[in-house]
Amino acid sequence: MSYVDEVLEKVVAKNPAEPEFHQAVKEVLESLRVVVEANEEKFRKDALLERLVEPERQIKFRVPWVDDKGQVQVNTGYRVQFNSAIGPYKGGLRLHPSVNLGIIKFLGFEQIFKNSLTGLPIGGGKGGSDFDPKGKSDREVMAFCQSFMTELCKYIGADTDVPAGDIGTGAREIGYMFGQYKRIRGLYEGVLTGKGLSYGGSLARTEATGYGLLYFTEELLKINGKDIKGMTVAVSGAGNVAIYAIQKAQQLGAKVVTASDSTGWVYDPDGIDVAALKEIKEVKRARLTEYKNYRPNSEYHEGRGVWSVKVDLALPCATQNELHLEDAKQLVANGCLAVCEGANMPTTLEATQYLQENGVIFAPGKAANAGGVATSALEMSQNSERLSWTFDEVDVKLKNIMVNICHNMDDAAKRYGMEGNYVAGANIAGFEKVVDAMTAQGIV
Ligand SMILES: NC(=O)C1=CN([C@@H]2O[C@H](COP(=O)(O)OP(=O)(O)OC[C@H]3O[C@@H](n4cnc5c(N)ncnc54)[C@H](OP(=O)(O)O)[C@@H]3O)[C@@H](O)[C@H]2O)C=CC1
Ligand SMILES: O=C(O)CCC(=O)C(=O)O
Repeated sequence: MSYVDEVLEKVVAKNPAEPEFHQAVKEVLESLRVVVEANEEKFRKDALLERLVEPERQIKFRVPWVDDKGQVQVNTGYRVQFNSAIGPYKGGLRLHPSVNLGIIKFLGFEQIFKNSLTGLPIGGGKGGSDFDPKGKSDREVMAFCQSFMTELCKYIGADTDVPAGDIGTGAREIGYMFGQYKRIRGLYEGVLTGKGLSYGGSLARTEATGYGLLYFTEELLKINGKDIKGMTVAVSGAGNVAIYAIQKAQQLGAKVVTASDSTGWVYDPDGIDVAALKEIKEVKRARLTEYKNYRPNSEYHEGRGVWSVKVDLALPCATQNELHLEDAKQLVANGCLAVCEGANMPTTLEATQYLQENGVIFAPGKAANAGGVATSALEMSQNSERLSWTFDEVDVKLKNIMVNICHNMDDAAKRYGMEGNYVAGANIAGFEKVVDAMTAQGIV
């Protein structure tokens, strides 16, 4: 049996009931086959792949807090510190009722390669909790965040592990967590990113993942002889990534006609109104059903459906496994040219394969959405030098990073005879730096 197949089998046997983690590992190891085969004897002797798929540390803890009725609630907190070969652990905190260890591990694993692709010195980690901020008062969210950080603060620090936002964790939650960290540890340091501008945040971090996705997509289309200007685009999600992806796509001359949330989706033939979306989601924290009040010409539909719309470009920006095989078939039938992932692993393995086999340009999230974590690393740099850069300074750096990721991914695929296979290109380019650092640092 090949070394890759052997490790894939071990991962499933050793981590039962973690399908998302299996999926993420399978996608990466399958595309590393060619690299691993060229070094099989050494990698096997060093147990390189076994070490790569085993987190350096996983922390699971109780998070008790008191709700507005005086009732004690108990959630589970996680931080998976996956790989620190190239820098301190870095990755967001997800607050969503679906969170479990397997989901945090898949996200932490993806983060290793994504962070490597940025070219910046950050290792891979991820955390979160099964707490649901939806429908909670600000006081309840604060109570949860303070309790969560009371435990988490023992394991993180500006030079060891620097969490940030993800689904359900935005500026409000980061603020409460930062306050509690400072209070307990007595340190005013860049221990979290995505902070408010008044206490060490970076300009352009809020916009970074969505803007970065579009800088990357524009470049990838250019490499393939296409222009984003004039394209019709479907976006899923209506959160941080989706909102700023829509905004930048429109600035680049495309028309985005959809957005979605966990209960339904909107189709706006005149192009999504970003100001309305921000008001509904960022200010009111309301459902997309409200969108029609701002745009009477639009349609609201319950359930899923954004991938049924005829578009040139699809940008999944909500959550994992939200674009299935049937969706991929529909996109292909409608003549879609490219799918670039704003979310983490939003496309199932079967859907990815179908898109690639049918000539759709497909870019994986670990490359396409790396602008968020890259800008977080820029926030860490600003915190270290106790300076704040202007919006344009950060934005220019972000754009350069995304353009570089795009070319490094493209070049890596070509080097291994897989031109146009950007899943392989991103995985190989991300892996090369990590494996080099792991090898140099000995058996740890
Ligand atoms: N924020 C960042 O910097 C980065 C985020 N990502 C990834 O991008 C994706 C979106 O994150 P972000 O925008 O920050 O998160 P937000 O919480 O801001 O928004 C998430 C959006 O997706 C919808 N959503 C969440 N879960 C589900 C679900 N199970 N089914 C359907 N819709 C769902 C939410 O709907 P509702 O409004 O109803 O809650 C919301 O519209 C995630 O995969 C995240 O890991 C990747 C890189 C960086
Ligand atoms: O900004 C960060 O540190 C993390 C962003 C994130 O969670 C991600 O890239 O998925």
